[in-house]
Amino acid sequence: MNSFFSKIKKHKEHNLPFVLYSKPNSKTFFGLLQQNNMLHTIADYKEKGFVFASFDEKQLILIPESESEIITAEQEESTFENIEAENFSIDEAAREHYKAIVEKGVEAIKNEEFKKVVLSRREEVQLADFDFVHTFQHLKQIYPTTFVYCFFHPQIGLWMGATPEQLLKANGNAFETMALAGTQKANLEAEILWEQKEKDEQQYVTDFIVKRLREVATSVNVSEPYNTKAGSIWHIKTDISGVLNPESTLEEVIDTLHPTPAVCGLPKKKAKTFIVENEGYDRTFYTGFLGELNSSFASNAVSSDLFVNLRSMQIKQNKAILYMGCGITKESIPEKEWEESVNKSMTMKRVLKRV
Ligand SMILES: C=C(O[C@@H]1C=C(C(=O)O)C=C[C@H]1O)C(=O)O
Repeated sequence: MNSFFSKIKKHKEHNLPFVLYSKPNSKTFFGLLQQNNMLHTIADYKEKGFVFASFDEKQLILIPESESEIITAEQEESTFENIEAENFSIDEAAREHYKAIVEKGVEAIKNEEFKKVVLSRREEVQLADFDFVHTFQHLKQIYPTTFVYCFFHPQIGLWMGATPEQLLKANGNAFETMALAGTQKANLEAEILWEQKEKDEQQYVTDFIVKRLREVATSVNVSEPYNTKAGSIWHIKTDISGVLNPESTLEEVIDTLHPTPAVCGLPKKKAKTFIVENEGYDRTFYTGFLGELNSSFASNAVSSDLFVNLRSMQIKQNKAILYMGCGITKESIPEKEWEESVNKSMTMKRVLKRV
């Protein structure tokens, strides 16, 4: 375990690309240590390795299996100091800006320009003695049901996250995905009840994914929606699985799904245009996707296991840039969406020591 992390730390000191990750509900850690500093990219999704893709898919970075040393370790019991995330001061200007774009989104939906849009924001946190290994282990400890990762490339930077959302799992022709939406803070005493707005929003996501998958699949199975917890946040989730047409390629399936209405909106193109014109920053890798491409280091099978890059942050010298977004529909109340984004930011703030 210690030699696993010290090897990765040394690799980072040499400024070489790597990814460190652990799958949901698994105690195994994987490291892919690229043995040179080249920037590899995806051309047709037939490559093998770990993909790190931006929201706009203009940057499709690959850590190739053939150029990497692959190392694993099992999680050991460790305890990390709990960081009080709740007492963060609120940035009033950020709040007003976010509420204004949500308001604008709601107006556009009322004017029937589109049905749903996911609007996000970013927030900077000044860090005290940041250690990526420590932060990775802490994330894994408090969010064991998520996909936890740390990605580094000297030309891309350092990204970390703990995402609850699968984009696609494909093994031969069999695939699995999910529709995730609706957000509420976990409350010990309260029973989880959803408003119609949240149920509708999650149903849009399911309908879109199922409709699109039927174009590339011979069968699609859909579960009933159920409640699922990621850290201290509840979501509504539907499991979707099936069998792809023999002639469908992985590239087609990814293009069909990404970006889902869970991170972009509906209809996709109009929502995306609204995002680009109004969010006021470039999402880069937030709400992109990442994971094993045509290689499963856990089972030796040729399969892909991809996740949506949510509850994530970029680390720069002594600061972290956190990213969080909310699904906006015609019933959205700007103040509530702001609070939801604050709750989502806690996922990362809980593992960050601040100055
Ligand atoms: C966009 C994010 O989350 C997405 C939006 C959700 C929502 O609108 O309720 C819920 C889960 C995710 O699909 C994020 O966490 O940044």
